[in-house]
Amino acid sequence: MSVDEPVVSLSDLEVHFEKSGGGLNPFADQPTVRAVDGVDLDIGENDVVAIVGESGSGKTTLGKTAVGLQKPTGGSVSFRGQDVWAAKKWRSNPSIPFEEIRRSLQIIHQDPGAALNPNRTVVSSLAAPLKRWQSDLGPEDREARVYHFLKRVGMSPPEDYAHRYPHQLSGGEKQRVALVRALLMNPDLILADEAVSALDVSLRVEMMDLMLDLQEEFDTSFLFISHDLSNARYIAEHAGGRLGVMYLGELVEIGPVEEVLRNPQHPYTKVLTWATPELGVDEDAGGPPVREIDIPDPVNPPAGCRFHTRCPKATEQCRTAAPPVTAVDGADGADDGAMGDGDGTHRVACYRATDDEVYWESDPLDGADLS
Ligand SMILES: Nc1ncnc2c1ncn2[C@@H]1O[C@H](COP(=O)(O)OP(=O)(O)OP(=O)(O)O)[C@@H](O)[C@H]1O
Repeated sequence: MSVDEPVVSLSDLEVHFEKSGGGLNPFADQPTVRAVDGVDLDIGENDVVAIVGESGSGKTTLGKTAVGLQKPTGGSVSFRGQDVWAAKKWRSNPSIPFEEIRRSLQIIHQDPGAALNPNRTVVSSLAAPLKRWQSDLGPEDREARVYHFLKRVGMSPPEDYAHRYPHQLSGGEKQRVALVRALLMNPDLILADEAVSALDVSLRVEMMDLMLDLQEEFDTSFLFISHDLSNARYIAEHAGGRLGVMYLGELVEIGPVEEVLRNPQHPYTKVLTWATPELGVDEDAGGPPVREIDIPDPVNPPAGCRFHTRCPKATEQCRTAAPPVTAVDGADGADDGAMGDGDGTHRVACYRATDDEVYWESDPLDGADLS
């Protein structure tokens, strides 16, 4: 293990699911859902990465795999250089034990209610993991710590909340309790999966501001996942972080948030910015900049570039071969880095960012226009 290792590193990550219920024939091949394919992503110390993409693009699967809750079917996920799943193997003698990795990687869900035991009070729910992970703390110290954190997330006075059951809390309060539960573990990375999507619009910014304050205060990294570009942008912009765009299981563009939004390169990123009115890019637009509205089935994703069936700039080349990862504004586009390297480079997987003659000289697909 080296101190320079990213907190979490995903390398050529693949998560495929066998889809159950393949009809009445037990001998028929089960269809495979390619939820995540070939994703590289490094998350460093104090790093904030926001991932955006349509429903079904694989964001949750990617996030869960990054925090060790989902086993990949290919590629690897490592925590500070230690392969997470190798650490779980019996007698593997890892440099970091699996339990330690799991403690360091915490999650808050869209529905915090589901993650809280309905039969336990707030203080009992929050003290239980502390008892496990910090066995040196006595009951009074545990309670004091829980109260301290409740106060810190604005649940004050904490005595008023500590003995309530989840059904006696509002959605925003439950989400604060979930945040406390994650923070009590002193995590290195928190996965916030659609963590503000279910809240009233008026509460979202308040919750995101709280997460940003706590991220800074506790030196925790955040992987923030949302289908909503305005939320992803808010978090990444305020934390000086990166914005990554997923499409059908692949990371198609990533970079410092202001660069990706000022100069989006992937036609799919442009669709997302078009659909986000406050980015002010839709003045002259009629419909969305796609040839096809429907998203293909992740069981059978398109060959070549997966976006080619909808892309207004696609040519025969896009249908044939997947585009290379290219650094945007690189000296000559040449770049050895992987898509989500922690070096902060703006990268994209699209022929339009290259000078590949085969793309520029091949025929546009029906309805596409290269200009
Ligand atoms: N356990 C599972 N078994 C089978 N298929 C799954 C499983 N989990 C996810 N999938 C499928 O994998 C694909 C990606 O799902 P995922 O939930 O990661 O996407 P998402 O971008 O987070 O979307 P959403 O915001 O709707 O949750 C979807 O087609 C989904 O149906």
